[in-house]
Amino acid sequence: MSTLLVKGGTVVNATGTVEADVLVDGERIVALLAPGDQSLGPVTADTVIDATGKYVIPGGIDAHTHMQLPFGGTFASDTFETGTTAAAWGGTTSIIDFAVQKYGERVEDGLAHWHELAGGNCAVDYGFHQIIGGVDEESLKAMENLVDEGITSYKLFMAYPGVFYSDDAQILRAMQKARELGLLTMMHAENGPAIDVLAAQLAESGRTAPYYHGIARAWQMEEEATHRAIMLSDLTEAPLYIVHMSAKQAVEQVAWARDKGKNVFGETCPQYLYLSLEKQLGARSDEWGDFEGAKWVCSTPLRSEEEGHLDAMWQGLRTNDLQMVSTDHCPFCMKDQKTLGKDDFRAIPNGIGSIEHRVDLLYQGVVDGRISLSRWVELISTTPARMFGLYGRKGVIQPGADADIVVYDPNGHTSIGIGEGRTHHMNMDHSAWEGFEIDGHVDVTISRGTVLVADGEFKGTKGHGQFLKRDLTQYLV
Ligand SMILES: NC(=O)NCCC(=O)O
Ligand SMILES: [Zn+2]
Ligand SMILES: [Zn+2]
Repeated sequence: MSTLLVKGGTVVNATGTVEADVLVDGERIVALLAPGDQSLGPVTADTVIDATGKYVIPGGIDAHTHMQLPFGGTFASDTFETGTTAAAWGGTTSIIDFAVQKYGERVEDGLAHWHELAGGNCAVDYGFHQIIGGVDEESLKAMENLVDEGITSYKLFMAYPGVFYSDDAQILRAMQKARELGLLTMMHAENGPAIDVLAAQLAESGRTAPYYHGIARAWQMEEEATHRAIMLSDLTEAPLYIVHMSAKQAVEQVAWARDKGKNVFGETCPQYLYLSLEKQLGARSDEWGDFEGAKWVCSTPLRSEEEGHLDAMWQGLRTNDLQMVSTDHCPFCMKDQKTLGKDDFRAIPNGIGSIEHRVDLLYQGVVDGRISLSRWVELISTTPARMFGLYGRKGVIQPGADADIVVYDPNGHTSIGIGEGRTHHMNMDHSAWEGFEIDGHVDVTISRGTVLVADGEFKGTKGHGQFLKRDLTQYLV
């Protein structure tokens, strides 16, 4: 087994910072050595990485991605290979993707298919949540096998009627089963049937541009569904995790529930921290003309900055009313994919690609004085590990943990996009983040002791990534 030494950097964990060299033997961290520590004698290693003046942090964990998701008559444009390669470029060393069961399909088949798509194709480690897109006797029974498969969380949708939607009776039954099994219920909380009525009214009155996606999916739809999910979770005593939150009123619901001692958690995404209904979804300024806003059609939608939704997300992260930031990475190209909805926003596939940028975009929050350095690490790595049964193995730089290590340069710079002098590696013909400038840079990404990115080059391989069987968690964090 080969050894590796990350030398001279500042190790940042969620608990604080320390000047230390990190010694890796094979796939694991074996020691943190303070400057001048001679307890192991002179330390040499097969590979030495100089981290002087840089942060040494646990690899990012993106707990919400959708590689190859079937949606709106097409598929998310990143494969497990392209998406996890982009993840590595951006300092993310583990993802948790969503295996899909659609109504009328068997859960086991959906899961087996997801293993086929991901197995041997990932550059970084990967786990799965299970989407239950049709709650019935058979799928409820199939949920009983998930824990043995290393899948300890599943997602339901209060949105997308006729696609993944569950009604309240189905949600109640699934939560009862989840409570029995110890699974975490992840909820897409938007009132789908009411949204569909509003969307139809807008489209029928000629308001078909992407902007109206945001109008139809009003914040009241998110607040109401969030509250309903919380009450069903309270009744069934099933822990609840609300995904991709963007409405300040919905975050208030989560805060209220947590203040009452309920096991409720909230996730937001970089797009809801930085992008808005006014600036992006309503954009009309490039080759796509009135349709440019389609780049930012996602659900929940981008919301009004003027109404304070973006600030509320940052505040939620500071007060821990929101615990998680995942990307909800679900990229679609403009050509042939987003353009399916050229004449009607309802046909635009929903999703934004960000897997490569989460670590950087949150670091910019440190630079801008919105979150602390340790909170950054907690958000990009430690909390996802704790929330999803990976902590100890992942989410921390300490002896015994997997050597998933990122060397981050606070004096570096990252220009995001596809234009001249900018970079991204996701399989997209545009960037939802074009023009974003980050005052920091991912220099080196290491996964289980293997260098994936260094010297501005990708050195990893598809197939390096292993399936993460996850443990049950108590959700009393
Ligand atoms: N969020 C989104 O717009 N697309 C992915 C599917 C989902 O998470 O709802
Ligand atoms: Zn969703
Ligand atoms: Zn999603």
